[in-house]
Amino acid sequence: DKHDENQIKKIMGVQRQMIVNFSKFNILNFWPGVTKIVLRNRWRELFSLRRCQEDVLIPLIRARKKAKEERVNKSKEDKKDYEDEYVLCYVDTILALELPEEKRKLNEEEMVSLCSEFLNGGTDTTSTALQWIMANLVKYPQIQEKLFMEIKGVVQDGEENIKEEELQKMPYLKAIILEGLRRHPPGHFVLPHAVTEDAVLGKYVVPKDGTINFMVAEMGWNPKVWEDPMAFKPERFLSSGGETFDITGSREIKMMPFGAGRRICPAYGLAILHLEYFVANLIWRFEWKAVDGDDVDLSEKEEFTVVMKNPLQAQICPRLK
Ligand code: HEM
Repeated sequence: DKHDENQIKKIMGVQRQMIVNFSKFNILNFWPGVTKIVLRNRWRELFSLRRCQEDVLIPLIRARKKAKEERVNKSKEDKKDYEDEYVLCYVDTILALELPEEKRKLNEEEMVSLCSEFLNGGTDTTSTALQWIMANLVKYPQIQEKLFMEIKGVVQDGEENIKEEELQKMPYLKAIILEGLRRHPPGHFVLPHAVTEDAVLGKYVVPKDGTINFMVAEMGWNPKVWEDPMAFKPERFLSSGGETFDITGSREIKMMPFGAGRRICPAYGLAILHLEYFVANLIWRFEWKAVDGDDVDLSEKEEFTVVMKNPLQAQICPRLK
């Protein structure tokens, strides 16, 4: 559905509040019985924000449900199938979902949680990764120049937008995206996982229902695996045999910015494509330079993802005549 600017701003507003307060609210999870007493105000704040989120998202979910019912009725009346003219969206898929064990549909509150997860999981991660990558291209102009020359070799002069097929002919671009995700993974941990029964891992027993997580950033910075790990060197991903790096970790795990195994990010392919598309077009259209006398500061700050403490500032000059 096409939402108006005002509605989009409202969605952004509530989602942004959830993101910036993520760590503050996450603490409430550790010992809810105790935090409900000692951090009462924080719980109140969380519930109030959650109500705002429901006020914004539930009407949109209901509107989609109504549209579907109207379509079904119309197609019965007209004896015509309108499904082909219809673009399926995420909300349609969760409206149709039925929990197999409980044999019931999702309620509106559960749908709000899923929409919120999907919106944050699909936007904040990619935009954070994009900012880190662009910051490195501003900090290291020789890498930016090498990428521009690669793009110039593939794209016709004067062509405004780089096409998806053209991205596949740019190995250095791919290497830059992978190096960005290794050096600055948006999430320094994956989502919390739990074991369903006692499990032995190395010398340790992980008890049933125990929460476990993985040090994603540390893995990508391991000096036993990566040479000069804190340096930004896309060349490390340019293999001589032309074999692409396996980001899913199905052969070996050298880094896991999208997690690994059954719960790997379902959108890792889309995310990499988005990053390739944005970076290639931003560099093709503009030259990016540091603001006079300013060295790009790569200090980190933890929000929902690990973002630039001092957001990237750059001068951009159009390249296309
Ligand atoms: C650079 C961009 C992205 C990064 C670094 C990233 C990273 C991750 C990570 C680390 C996880 C957790 C994996 C685990 O728990 O083992 C995850 C899960 C998830 N991601 Fe992404 N993600 C990105 C983009 C996206 C996009 C574009 C979408 C949706 C359009 C998305 C949707 C999801 C969803 C729904 C989950 C939860 C899957 C589950 O619980 O099984 N992500 N992502």
